[in-house]
Amino acid sequence: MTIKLKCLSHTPLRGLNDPAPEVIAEVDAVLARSRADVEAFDPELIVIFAPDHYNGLFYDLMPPFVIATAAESVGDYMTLPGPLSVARDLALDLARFILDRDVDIALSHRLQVDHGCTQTLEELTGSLTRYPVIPIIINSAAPPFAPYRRIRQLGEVVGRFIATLDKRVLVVGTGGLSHEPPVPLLEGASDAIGEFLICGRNPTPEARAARQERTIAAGKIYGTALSAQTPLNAEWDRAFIDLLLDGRLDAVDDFSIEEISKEAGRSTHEVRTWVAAFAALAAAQGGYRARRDYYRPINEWIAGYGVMSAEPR
Ligand SMILES: O=C(O)CCc1cccc(O)c1O
Ligand SMILES: [Fe+2]
Repeated sequence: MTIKLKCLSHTPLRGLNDPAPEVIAEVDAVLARSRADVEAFDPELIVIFAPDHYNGLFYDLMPPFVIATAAESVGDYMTLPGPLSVARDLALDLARFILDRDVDIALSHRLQVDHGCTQTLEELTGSLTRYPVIPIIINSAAPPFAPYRRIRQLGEVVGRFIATLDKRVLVVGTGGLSHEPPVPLLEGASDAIGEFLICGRNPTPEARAARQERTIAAGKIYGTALSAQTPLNAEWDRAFIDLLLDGRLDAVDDFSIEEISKEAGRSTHEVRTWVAAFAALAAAQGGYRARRDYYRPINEWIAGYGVMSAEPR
């Protein structure tokens, strides 16, 4: 087995509510380098830990995590629609492996995924079908959440599975860092929003367009006094990146979900995907060497925007 890791923020506002041209150019350059790394590594499998934003998963049956043997992109915002090339049999093997090692995971034989999974896949590989992929969705938007230590444990078990494969495997985490887009909460929601959060699958094109316009409008005022959303927290982001650089993964066991929501925004919990990815890498081969490729808080994109790479030491 050979293993590499990439963790990236995502933002559906890329191309829809852009920052200054210099910032776009920086991000384009770091994404181009990341994609070239992936092309050179030529993975035989990508395991992607991703969140969902009420596109595939709803409160009618909300799993803490789910592994997919087949997945289709809903094509929200500017993302590609259509099927992902999921490694079906390997995903099933992984599901069995995880369950056998005392971590419960839900299984989907037909999962809808959104920009939280597909944007990064496209940025890193150019399409949704370039390499065989196993999507593992970690609930990061719909409380209550499993604690961070549980995410670390999930990642470790996935890493132990990867270690049994005779393949080049790319582990990906996507989301974060600090941010709080206007994603509704069930607690205190109106009947209409509550209904959407419980069973809002396959919205009309009009509903999808309205959601996109709401997000763009939120991006235009994010980080100003006009915004009701928790602002970016670069200090929190830098400390989290340092924790990963130093290999102090057990520190996440002390993470308080409530505190992170308050200090850095509710969607910061998408960093759960980074925790799982780094834990997988650490468990697959012992220690790792990590690199911070990029960080910048970008209000226009509602994103503490970071990119990290890592590989075994
Ligand atoms: O759920 C939605 O439609 C909005 C999602 C969203 C918005 C801004 C930055 C993000 O990272 C993000 O995921
Ligand atoms: Fe997101």
